[in-house]
Amino acid sequence: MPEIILETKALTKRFGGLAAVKDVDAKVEKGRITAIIGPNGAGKTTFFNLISGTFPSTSGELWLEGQRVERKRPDQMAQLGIARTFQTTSLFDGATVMDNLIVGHRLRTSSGLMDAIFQTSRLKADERSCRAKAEEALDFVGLTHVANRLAADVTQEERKRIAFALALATDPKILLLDEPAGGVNPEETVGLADLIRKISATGLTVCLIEHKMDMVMGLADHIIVLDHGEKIADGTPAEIRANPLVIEAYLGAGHDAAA
Ligand SMILES: Nc1ncnc2c1ncn2[C@@H]1O[C@H](COP(=O)(O)OP(=O)(O)OP(=O)(O)O)[C@@H](O)[C@H]1O
Repeated sequence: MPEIILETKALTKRFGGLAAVKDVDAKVEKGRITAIIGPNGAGKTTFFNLISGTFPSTSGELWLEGQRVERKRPDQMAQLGIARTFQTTSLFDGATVMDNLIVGHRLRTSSGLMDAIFQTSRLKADERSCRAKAEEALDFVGLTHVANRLAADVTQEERKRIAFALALATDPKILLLDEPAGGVNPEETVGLADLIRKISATGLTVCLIEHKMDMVMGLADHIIVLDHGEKIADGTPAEIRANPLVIEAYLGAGHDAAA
């Protein structure tokens, strides 16, 4: 049996009268790729927000490596090894890709925002090792050739790779990717899937939200399906593809995700 790194038990988040996530029991296996799928508004991003501590849950339990963590703040969850990317990546467009990584790395690790902005002596002293880390991260995500380009001038696919590099800079245990292939073309989607496989091959646990079903089915070891905040299925890609509830709610004809 694979080791479970993260588990939710009846995890629930209400916004007023709406249960965006409702009684979700889910398990994430260590070192594997888990995909969260479901129609628009199913609660996928809210589920990520609960796991990363962005929102406190209304009720239920969240366990990370055997520890109850549902009351932790985002910075505490980051310390415990949860890193995430967002649907859109905010970068300093007037700075180079390399500088974005150096500053982003500082923001996500020991020095605070003020250090990063005002270039304190602590930051300057660390800058060389930061630069080395940034170079290493850029090389890993295949972006060495754009290191000196302004962030404003990179493609959407390169922005996605930069987001991965920023998240990896914290040496996380679990990487949460929110629509890692959103807004990129089919060829670039294949390239990003390869990068996610490469990240997974280092032993990192990856969770992703994605609407592109070809990518999800080819990439995920395990899929969790949400609909109206509830988990309606989980299993291997083959099991999910054949599940009547999932076909009805999401994969069937007439739904965008069928493509
Ligand atoms: N901060 C919030 N305040 C109030 N309602 C919210 C908030 N965040 C999400 N919701 C609601 O919770 C439900 C689930 O939204 P969520 O963004 O988690 O879905 P999703 O599955 O990620 O959708 P999509 O695929 O469109 O990104 C929606 O009805 C949404 O309007």
